[in-house]
Amino acid sequence: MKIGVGSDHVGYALKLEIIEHLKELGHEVVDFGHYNNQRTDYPIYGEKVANAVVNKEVDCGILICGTGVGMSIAANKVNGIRAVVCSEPYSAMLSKQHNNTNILTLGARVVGTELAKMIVDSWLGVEYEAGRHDKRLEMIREIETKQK
Ligand SMILES: O=C(CO)[C@H](O)[C@H](O)COP(=O)(O)O
Repeated sequence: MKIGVGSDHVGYALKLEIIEHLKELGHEVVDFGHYNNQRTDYPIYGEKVANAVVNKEVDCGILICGTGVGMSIAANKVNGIRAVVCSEPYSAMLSKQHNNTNILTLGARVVGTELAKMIVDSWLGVEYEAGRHDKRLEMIREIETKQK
């Protein structure tokens, strides 16, 4: 898969570990920044990766800030994005199977490197199940179309 990644200053170090892990698994990685640990603002990278996902420049995205919360809020503002913040693998897995999430966000102040890798593996390791979930995703798309 081609995976877009992004972080702010807090998520930078964990992002490097996750990039290495993704490459070891054979994925292609596009890093949308931040490229150092100088203080910056997470919405910049949340928007960049979210746009890359909806424009199909990448297959999916992984975003890392301090808690993963800000990144998920920012990414979810882009129509077509279903971003989930996870701190354990079960929700990551179900978020793909039931909600077809296209961005995973992680909190570098919440999870350690090994747990983060497990969460990533759970998320990437399953497919959307479709079926009864399609109707619900269509309802979410309808909410988006009602927004100005
Ligand atoms: O987790 C985050 C957003 O959800 C940010 O990483 C966090 O708010 C950055 O904080 P600071 O500027 O104090 O390092």
